[in-house]
Amino acid sequence: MIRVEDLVHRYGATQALDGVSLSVADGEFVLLAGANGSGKTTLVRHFNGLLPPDEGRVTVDGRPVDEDVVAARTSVGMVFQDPRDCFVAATVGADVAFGPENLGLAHEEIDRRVGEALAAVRMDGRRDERIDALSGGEQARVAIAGALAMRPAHLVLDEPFAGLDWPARTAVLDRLVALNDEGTGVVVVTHDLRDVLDVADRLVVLSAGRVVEDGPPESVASRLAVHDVRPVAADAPP
Ligand SMILES: Nc1ncnc2c1ncn2[C@@H]1O[C@H](COP(=O)(O)OP(=O)(O)OP(=O)(O)O)[C@@H](O)[C@H]1O
Repeated sequence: MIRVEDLVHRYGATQALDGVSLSVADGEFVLLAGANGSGKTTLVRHFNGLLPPDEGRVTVDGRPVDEDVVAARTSVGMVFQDPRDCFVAATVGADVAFGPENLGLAHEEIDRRVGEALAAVRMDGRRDERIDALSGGEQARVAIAGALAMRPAHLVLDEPFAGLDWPARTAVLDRLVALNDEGTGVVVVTHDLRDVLDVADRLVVLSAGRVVEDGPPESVASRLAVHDVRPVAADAPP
């Protein structure tokens, strides 16, 4: 369980989060939407201690994130907007192995986790390929595998569909749905709500650093225009 209570975050004079309270249960599939600059990225960066709260608190499974960042990062896997920001190695297998290696796991366990994570994103058998030779959709799936190799309870993805063509987007979404069916919680920050509304449990909308909607996707979606949110990004592929 990720629990955010009265969270305030400031960047200098900019108040990016203005008292956000939100809980994400294990196994939930949550969409986080909102206009540009509403605070979505800032909020999810608090889920695993990438940013410290100015006020309020964030706990994962009851433990304050800022007191046990390692536990939070093991429980909450983060995939950033540009998958290239996630990579630390040149080849697929070496990159996905990086997290488990840092946990100090035995070689056989690392190998098993890399195999499972790559299979979960349908990239098995491609460990030795160079990441920079992969398509954007394949890179997105390797970035997800890197997070999965830590066996997180929650997978948080910031704009996972940005820059992907429709088949690649569908492949990534299919993988997220399958992972969620197997029990992994999924939190997706997105400007593009096509298809995902049907698979999510909840749609949370931020506006000016506050939660302004939180409920079943079909009912919240009917009120998106009120918050200046379009269900499809202006630059999304058809
Ligand atoms: N590193 C930073 N330094 C200063 N201000 C920042 C920084 N990051 C974000 N902000 C500001 O904080 C506010 C919230 O930004 P944030 O990126 O969290 O919103 P967002 O909803 O994810 O936006 P977008 O949809 O455009 O990615 C914005 O006003 C933004 O300009």
